[in-house]
Amino acid sequence: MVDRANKPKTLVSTPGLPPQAIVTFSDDNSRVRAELPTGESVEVLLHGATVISWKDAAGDEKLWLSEAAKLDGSKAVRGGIPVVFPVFGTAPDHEQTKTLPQHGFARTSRWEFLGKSTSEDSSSLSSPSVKLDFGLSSAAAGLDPLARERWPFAFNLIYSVTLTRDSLNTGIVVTNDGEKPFDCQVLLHTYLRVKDISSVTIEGLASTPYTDKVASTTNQTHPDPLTITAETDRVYTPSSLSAAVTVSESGVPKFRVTRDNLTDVVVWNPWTNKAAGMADFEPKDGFRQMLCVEPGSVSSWQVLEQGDAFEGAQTITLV
Ligand SMILES: O=P(O)(O)OC[C@H]1O[C@H](O)[C@H](O)[C@@H](O)[C@@H]1O
Repeated sequence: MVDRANKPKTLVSTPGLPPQAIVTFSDDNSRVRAELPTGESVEVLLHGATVISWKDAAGDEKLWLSEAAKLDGSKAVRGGIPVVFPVFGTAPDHEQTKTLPQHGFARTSRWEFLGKSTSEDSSSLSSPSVKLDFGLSSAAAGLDPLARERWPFAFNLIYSVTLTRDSLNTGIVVTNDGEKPFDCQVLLHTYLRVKDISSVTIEGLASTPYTDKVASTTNQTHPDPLTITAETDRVYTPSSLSAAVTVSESGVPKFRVTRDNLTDVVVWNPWTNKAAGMADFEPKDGFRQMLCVEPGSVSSWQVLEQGDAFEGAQTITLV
C-alpha cells in the first residue's frame, strides 16, 4: 500500500542493484507511470485503472487516446484500455445490471494503486518486466456512487498491468466477497493505435461466429481476414482460447493479442458518423488511427457465488 501523504516520487530505485523499472506518481496523484531500464513505458490513470499510454523503447505510442479524452475523472476515458465491469454495453433485460450505465462502473471509479513488482534478479536483466496492481472493491471510497446504489453486491477487483520489452499484459481477478451470488461480464476495451485503418488486416477471426451490432444480425462468419471499411461493432465468439488475433498493417504483423480465460473478442471502429457524434472523440478522423480489439467474457454471464473468483487476461505482443 502506498502512503500518498508521504510518498516518494520515485518508488523503485535501489542503488547498487542492477537497473530496474522506475515507477512514479504524477504530481497530482492521478496516475502511475512505469518505465523499464530499456526505455519501454506504461501509464495508468487511477480513474478507471485505465491504461492511457504504452510506449516502446523508441517512444512510439501503441495505444490510441482521444485528444478530447477526459482524464479528470469526470467520465470514462475515450481511448487507452478502459476496464468494462460488471456489464458490457447495457443489459435492459438483465435484472441485476439493467439500471447500470453502459459498460458498468469500473471505468468510472477511482481505483487504488496496490503496489508494484519488478524482475529483480540479474538473469532477468535481458527481459525486464514490471507489474502494477490496482484494486477496487464494494467498500472502496473511490467506487462510483452509482455502483453502490444500483449494484448492491460485495465484490473485490484486482487489476494487474504487466509491461515487458515487447508486450503488455492486463488481467483482472473478480471475487465475490459477499453472501449474495452475482452475475458479471468483463472486457478489456483496448484501443490499438494504427497508422492507417485502410491498410489494416485482422487475422484469427475468419470462420468465427459473430454478432454484428451494426447490422443487428447473429451467427455470421466471414472466410477471410477482416478489414475495416465502415462502422464495425462485432462480438466474436471463438471456439478456442488458443486462437490469437493478429493485427497487421500493409501485410506486416504489428500486434498479436492472446487471451487467458476471456472467450470473446469485440472488434469496434466507430467510423465517420459515430466518431462525429462523440464529444470526447478527437480528432474526428481519429478513427483512421485506431482499432479496438477487446478480449472479454461478454456473450454470457459469469455467475459468482460467495467466495468464487473469475480471472481473465489479455497479452498484447508487439510482433
Ligand atoms: O462509447 P462507449 O460507452 O465507450 O462504448 C464504445 C463501444 O464499446 C464497445 O466496443 C461496444 O461494442 C460498442 O457498441 C460501443 O459503442
